Amino acid sequence: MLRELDVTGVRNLQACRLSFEPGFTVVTGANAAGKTSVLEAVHLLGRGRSFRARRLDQVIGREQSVMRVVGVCETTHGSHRLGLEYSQRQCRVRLDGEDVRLLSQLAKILPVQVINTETQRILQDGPAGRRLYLNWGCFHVSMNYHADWQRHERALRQRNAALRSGDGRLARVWEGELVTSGEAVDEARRDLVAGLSVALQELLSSWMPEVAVVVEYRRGWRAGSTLQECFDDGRLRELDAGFTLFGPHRADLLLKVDGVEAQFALSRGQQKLVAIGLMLVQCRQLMRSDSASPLILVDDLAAELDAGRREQVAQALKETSCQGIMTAIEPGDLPEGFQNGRGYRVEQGRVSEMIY
Ligand SMILES: Nc1ncnc2c1ncn2[C@@H]1O[C@H](COP(=O)(O)OP(=O)(O)OP(=O)(O)O)[C@@H](O)[C@H]1O
Repeated sequence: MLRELDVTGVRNLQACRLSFEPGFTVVTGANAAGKTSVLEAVHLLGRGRSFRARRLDQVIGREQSVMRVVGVCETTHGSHRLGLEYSQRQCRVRLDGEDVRLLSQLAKILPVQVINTETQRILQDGPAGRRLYLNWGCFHVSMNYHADWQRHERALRQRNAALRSGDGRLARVWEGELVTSGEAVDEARRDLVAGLSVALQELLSSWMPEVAVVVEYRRGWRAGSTLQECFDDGRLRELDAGFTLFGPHRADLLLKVDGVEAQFALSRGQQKLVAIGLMLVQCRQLMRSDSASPLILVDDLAAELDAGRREQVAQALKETSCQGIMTAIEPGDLPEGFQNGRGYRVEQGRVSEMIY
């Protein structure tokens, strides 16, 4: 869990130190006070990037020369100090006093998941976001996943370069590596999806019994054929295209209602529920796997959800037993069960502790 957070130079926030307990901490404040910026600071620490800006130079406070987020996390292996510093267009990541090259080292210690007004884009945008979702879950629950995925990415880059230059013989050299790493990635994803689809259907049927959402995993190559068979049959087409047409980099996770994709079959509120459901069942899966305990950042839960659904989601959030941070404009806007306790109030970038 995240125990402490020091924030300097993030958007409009004044330098502050926050401390967290298990369970949910609430952050309230008027529009533009800086609530989302607090969540963003936590996200920077866990993922090395913002969830609402592409580049860190959009997140560093105007007129600030340094942006720094430092956190203390407790894991089953002890306490860790994580840090991210951005200055003069350079980003430096630290773990327990040492520079680290790979953001995945932070992500292992502080898995962060976001629920906000963009969450339903996982249904509406292309498959890349859904693959990220699969990758996030597999990264945390499956030991070798990250290494297999990286192996696949490397071999894919090399094979694509060979295909682009029209060298079929060189393309073939990379296929063995693509097949072994690709099949390993697929196996981990299949296990993950098998675990989460039943849980998702159960959760969604309690939130919206009027519709039945079905999860369909597509692995990225023809059903009934091996990946090698797809390469053998399709190499000429791939040489034409100049890139690899088969493999886990083409996978997708479809959510359907009566055979129609959820984004076309459901209302916006229903889509939001499906997307939140996806996040929550994955967090539960991580909690059960004992590999990591996710921190859930919930921004503006009220948007597009009626009061009844909001309460159901809030209840499910509590039941995950995950640590989380939830924003609201006023404490009275918070769902039941979130209104009592310690939290923070943000006013024009100034963060102060509050008892609600
Ligand atoms: N790089 C930046 N430097 C300084 N201030 C910034 C920067 N980027 C955005 N801001 C300002 O930071 C403030 C805080 O924005 P934030 O989105 O965190 O507010 P919020 O409390 O979540 O608001 P809302 O309830 O409207 O979503 C806004 O006034 C915004 O204009």
